[in-house]
Amino acid sequence: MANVESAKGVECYTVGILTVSDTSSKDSTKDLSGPSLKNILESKRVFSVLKTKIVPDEFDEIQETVKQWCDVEKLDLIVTTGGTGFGVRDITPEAIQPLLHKLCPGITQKMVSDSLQKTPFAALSRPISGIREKTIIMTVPGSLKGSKENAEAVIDILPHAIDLIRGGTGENVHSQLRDHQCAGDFHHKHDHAKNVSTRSFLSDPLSGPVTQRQRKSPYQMISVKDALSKITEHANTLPIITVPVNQNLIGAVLAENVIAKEPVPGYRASILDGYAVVANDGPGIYPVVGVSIASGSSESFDKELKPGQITRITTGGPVPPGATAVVMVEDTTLVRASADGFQEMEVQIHVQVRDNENIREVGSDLSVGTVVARKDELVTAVGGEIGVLASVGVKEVQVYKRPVLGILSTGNEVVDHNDLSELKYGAVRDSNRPALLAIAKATGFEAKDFGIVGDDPKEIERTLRSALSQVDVLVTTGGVSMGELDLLKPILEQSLGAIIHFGRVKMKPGKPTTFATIPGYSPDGQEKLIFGLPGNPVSAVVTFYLFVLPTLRKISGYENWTLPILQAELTNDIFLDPRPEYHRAIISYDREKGKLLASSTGHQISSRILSVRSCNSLLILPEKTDELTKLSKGTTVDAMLIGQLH
Ligand SMILES: Nc1nc2c(c(=O)[nH]1)N[C@H]1C(S)=C(S)[C@@H](COP(=O)(O)OP(=O)(O)OC[C@H]3O[C@@H](n4cnc5c(N)ncnc54)[C@H](O)[C@@H]3O)O[C@H]1N2
Ligand code: MOO
Ligand SMILES: [Mg+2]
Repeated sequence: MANVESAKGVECYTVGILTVSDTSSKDSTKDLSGPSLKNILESKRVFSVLKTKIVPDEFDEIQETVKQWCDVEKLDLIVTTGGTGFGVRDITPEAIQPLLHKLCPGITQKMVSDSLQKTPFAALSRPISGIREKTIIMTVPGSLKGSKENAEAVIDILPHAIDLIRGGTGENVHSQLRDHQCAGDFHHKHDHAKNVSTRSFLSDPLSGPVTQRQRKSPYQMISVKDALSKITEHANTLPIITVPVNQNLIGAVLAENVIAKEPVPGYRASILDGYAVVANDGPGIYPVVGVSIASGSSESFDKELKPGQITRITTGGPVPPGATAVVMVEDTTLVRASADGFQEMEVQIHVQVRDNENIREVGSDLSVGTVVARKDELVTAVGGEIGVLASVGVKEVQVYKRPVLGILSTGNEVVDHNDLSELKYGAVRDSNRPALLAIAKATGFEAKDFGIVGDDPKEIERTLRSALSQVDVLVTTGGVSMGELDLLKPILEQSLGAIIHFGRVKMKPGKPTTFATIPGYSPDGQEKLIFGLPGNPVSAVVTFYLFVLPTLRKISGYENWTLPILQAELTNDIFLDPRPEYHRAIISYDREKGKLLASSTGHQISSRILSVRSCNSLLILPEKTDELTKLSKGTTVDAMLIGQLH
């Protein structure tokens, strides 16, 4: 952003003040700490408050604002007020923490220790402070007194800190602060892009000192349940489109009730091959006065049949007016043929038929106006829905758009599985992409293959941007854990402006699974959903079933978008892991026992893709506790069905 000048015509540090409060977000007059902080900061004259905003205690809203102010507005300082306490809704530090690239524990400590000297209740505030790119972010309490004390505790050191972040020595700031004014020669840069970064992790990850990497993941480890509910919040049904009725409908969900436009049958049709008769005539010898063949032409059968006459008819042939039943050919004999031997002239009927016998009346299978398919119903191949729609003259239907999925592998060591050259030392064949493309196909979703990208930030960013412009959901594998070349999360956040909703999940395998969205990325305003799955082959497959597939089903409009969970009895002991485990197993129905049995696929390390082979279920095992360290053979466990039952 452009440099800002103070009232005295001197460049100042730009500030945003974000009030986080459910109450103030509904009534801004309730916000006392926001305006007070503005006064405190601006009284120092080196600060210029350019942005103020009030948001409710909502994770995403806090993050979106802070990211906008850091990444787009490029403010020097953001002070949030509120949401730092122990209340149920207090989540400001949790929302801010994942956005920080560096922590500033000294600033936090100074705020807390100054406040503690005034009241022991300061211990009930949980402030956090840190740096995102070149913006300092600090969170102060929501109370007027607390926010003031915290801000005043650090206000004098902030300009110095900002100066250092910009690569300066801090000398200028020291002298300015001594005089408490913005001197005419005081000049520092605000433009992030123009400044020399002390260590730009993204511009050159290899040269950045590994010594400065984060040694603890900044991402809170959340439960699978919480992860799924965060996904659910963003997995919205895709737009409604109109499509023709054909086999491409398989897997689509209808967005409208479909009404039969035509009756089935559309005419009185014979059920058998034989003779249309007047039932009252009874058995006897009758002249054959016409022929009705299922031909789609109305030539022969529009002539009314009179008592004492019969018409030859085929299955599906239109029953002539006047005829009240059909006698099957097996219950008749030929009495007289034409002279040339080609026509039946007289036939003997041997049986008595009832009125309407062997006739399908108009609309008797399906009448006009019947709802033949329901809104939100899944069109399957096995269910015959497409046949039903076709039979009643429905040519187009409204469905929810089917998602397009993108699949991308990452990693310098990863090579295409079809690469003919001998595998180099340290290289690994890409098994994730072929496996995930196959699962997408088997589960009925279109997937685009975006190949393999190396651990190069620019390349990753370029590939992600290109992929995101073509898909609704993007799945990457690799690069989401703690290694210095695990770049996906910072690239998503810093370069693509994504919001990371979770970056670690308490599960095995799949701990570093990441879910992010980019609001307003596509022209239609639809959020892009991004899953950064772990690189380990088993982790990638398991997390695809657990998180990606349900998401694809949900945004396609499936009513039952979660995968079915059955119960099965263990055929072997299983030792539990400290994380809840999704154990690969084969479940099969035992006719004698009348129940499903589950047998483990063996050693479950997340690199061993063989543990996925022929597996049709994921056993949902609880985490290990002091009391429960293993599940014994014979225990009944929940099993998520991911394949066919054997
Ligand atoms: N210090 C820590 N290290 C690790 C942690 C941790 O919490 N702290 N988590 C571990 C867990 S759990 C997993 S899972 C992995 C996930 O790692 P990444 O997602 O960062 O993936 P990479 O490091 O890129 O690769 C991991 C592993 O998988 C192989 N790989 C990657 N892509 C493919 C592919 N397309 N096909 C086949 N194999 C692939 C790669 O060569 C590595 O061996 O992190 C642990 N580390
Ligand atoms: O989550 Mo990792 O998949 O345990 O190996
Ligand atoms: Mg890694």
